[in-house]
Amino acid sequence: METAAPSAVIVAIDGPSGTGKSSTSKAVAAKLGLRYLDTGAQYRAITWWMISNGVDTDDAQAVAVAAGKPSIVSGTDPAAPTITVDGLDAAGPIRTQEVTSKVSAVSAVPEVRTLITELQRSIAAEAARDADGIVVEGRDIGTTVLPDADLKIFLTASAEARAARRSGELRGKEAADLAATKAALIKRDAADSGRKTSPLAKAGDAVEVDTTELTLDQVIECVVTLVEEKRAGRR
Ligand SMILES: Nc1ncnc2c1ncn2[C@@H]1O[C@H](COP(=O)(O)OP(=O)(O)O)[C@@H](O)[C@H]1O
Ligand SMILES: Nc1ccn([C@@H]2O[C@H](COP(=O)(O)OP(=O)(O)O)[C@@H](O)[C@H]2O)c(=O)n1
Repeated sequence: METAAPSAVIVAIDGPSGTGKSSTSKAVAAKLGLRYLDTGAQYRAITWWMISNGVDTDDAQAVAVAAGKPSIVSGTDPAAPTITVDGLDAAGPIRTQEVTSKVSAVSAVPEVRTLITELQRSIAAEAARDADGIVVEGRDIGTTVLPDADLKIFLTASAEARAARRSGELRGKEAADLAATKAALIKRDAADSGRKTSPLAKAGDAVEVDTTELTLDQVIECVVTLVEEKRAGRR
């Protein structure tokens, strides 16, 4: 029988785009010696595969039929997270504007969610068994993927702050102005929150942290403290 390491801790971090999930989760996992899983990268990876293979991402049935074809593998070292699709490094291609604009449609398809959720649960189970635990970040981790997580965090921030953070990242690459970034972000949030299957939502037992006025270091510190309190309570 598979048993978790006695001290293993499972942390779920959810929230909309630009609230700081990836940066916070990676740093917290690195500080505490936990593994790290970016579930958004997995949805981006399957979207990239659909685009590369000529599947119309607005055709939910075509996406459902193809969903099982790509093999998506996530590396969970927080110092160097990786993502491959059919053995190809997908870290760069999954961050293009094209993938970003199509990922909400693909991730709303129930067959896609079933497959990716299974993958996420197996990665979390392995981290609980073979390591000290994992920080998993996404949209539905606390509500659906890992409802029994030891700690659930829901990050929020104003749309203005999130758009400013995102357009800061894009500058010099695919330069988008602040208003366009904000509009695209609000549109994606609405699609992610409004879908039928496993929408973006705060779990009833999640701790909400508004990051609008906090520095990244303050958010990391806050989450590290919450994880340490959780661990101490179980000793
Ligand atoms: N509290 C914060 N204050 C300022 N910038 C932040 C903060 N948290 C994250 N950032 C920056 O905002 C951008 C988006 O953060 P990221 O962690 O990718 O968010 P998410 O995973 O929620 O989309 C990154 O460039 C990151 O460095
Ligand atoms: N657990 C998750 C994670 C991401 N997603 C989808 O994947 C997209 C990309 O997620 P992401 O975390 O990479 O997005 P950003 O926060 O980086 O903008 C989201 O907009 C959702 O459509 C999801 O449906 N469920």
